[in-house]
Amino acid sequence: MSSLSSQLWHKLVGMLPGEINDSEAGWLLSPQGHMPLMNGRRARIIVNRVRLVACLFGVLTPLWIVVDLLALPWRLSLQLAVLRLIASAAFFLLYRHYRASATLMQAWAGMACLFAIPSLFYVISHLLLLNHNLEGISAAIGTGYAFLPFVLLAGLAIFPLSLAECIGFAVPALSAHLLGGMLEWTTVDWPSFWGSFWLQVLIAGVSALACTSQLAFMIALVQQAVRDPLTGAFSRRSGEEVLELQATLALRCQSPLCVAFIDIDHFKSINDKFGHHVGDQALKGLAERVGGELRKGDVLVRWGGEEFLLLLPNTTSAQAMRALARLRRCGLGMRPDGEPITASIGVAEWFEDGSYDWRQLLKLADARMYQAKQNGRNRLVGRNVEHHAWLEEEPLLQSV
Ligand SMILES: Nc1nc2c(ncn2[C@@H]2O[C@H](COP(=O)(O)OP(=O)(O)OP(=O)(O)O)[C@@H](O)[C@H]2O)c(=O)[nH]1
Repeated sequence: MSSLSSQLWHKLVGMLPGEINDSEAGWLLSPQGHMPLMNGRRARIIVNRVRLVACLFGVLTPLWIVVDLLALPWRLSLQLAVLRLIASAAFFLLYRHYRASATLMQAWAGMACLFAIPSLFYVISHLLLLNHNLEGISAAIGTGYAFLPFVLLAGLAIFPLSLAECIGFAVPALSAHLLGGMLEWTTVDWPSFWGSFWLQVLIAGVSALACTSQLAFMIALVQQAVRDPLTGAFSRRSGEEVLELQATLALRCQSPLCVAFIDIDHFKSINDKFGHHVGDQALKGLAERVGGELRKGDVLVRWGGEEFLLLLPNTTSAQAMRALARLRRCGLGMRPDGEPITASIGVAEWFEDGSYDWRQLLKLADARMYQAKQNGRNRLVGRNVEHHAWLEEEPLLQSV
């Protein structure tokens, strides 16, 4: 990034809610790079809101038929009534079709349908109204139909979306307005048409601000909820969610998934000899060291007091052993008495170990970790290998 654009970026980031840090600010621009856990939670919120709005519109849309029947010519009001009933049925179908367990892709599809129904309604009702020369109260009621794109664009504001997603949803709504103008090309009052178009662009801008602010708060909340406050690693609850997600992905893509169960050796003695606070610092230091060695996509979870879980997606057990050997070279930190911190580690891989669910995979890694403890601690146990002398330069591998 050039220095000018970097300065501009920092100024912009400075205006964001304080809960968002520099590295997370890019997530407000596009959904690329959002962690799967975040996508899952966002999908749930989006689908819930799509269903809420679909239900509301499903009820409200046919109610206006009474007003049309009283104020508009018979034929036109009947045509509009049919259109309203179709739109209402489509809203209810949308409400019934989506479930909170949807993926982000399905949530986007739900939003697209929610926006497509009124956009189509707007264009068709516009065509019907064009064929009538309405006057007085009828003209006023007919003008009301022109406000639909404004309602749509303002409605965007209730969704937690990135800027790119907002643009993706606002452009079709703005296009519906443009299409409306082109349909009455010869008769349209162009200055007021462009005036109202400009107003819609402004509303879309304000909605985008509301969407990204919601997203910013959501990112901050998710980060707080998913992290263990002491070590910054994922909490156990969110770790379980990530595991479930990664297991589904591994199965779908037939890609390997490794887990390493890490238990610090003789951790109690640090607490007992030097106090709980020193123990806390040792845990924090270990999480920082392990975190610093991880690949993008790897996840460190604090599973319990001094137990950590390392999730290595797209990694075979041989690759996991190499990654853990790298960790070995870097060390896990020092105990206050000057001795290195060591750990007993059990490794299991989804396909090689024939797991049928993530709990079983975890159980296996846990059992191997216990085996490492029983065999003398400070070692790494995998399916067919035991790698001990954690701190030796060359690993010693042996069958178990
Ligand atoms: N400082 C600190 N200690 C914790 C925390 N959570 C758990 N512990 C301590 O971790 C220690 C775990 O002790 P043990 O389960 O006996 O394990 P260990 O001493 O590491 O022994 P081995 O695992 O058999 O090598 C206990 O003393 C817990 O109180 C924490 O958040 N901070």
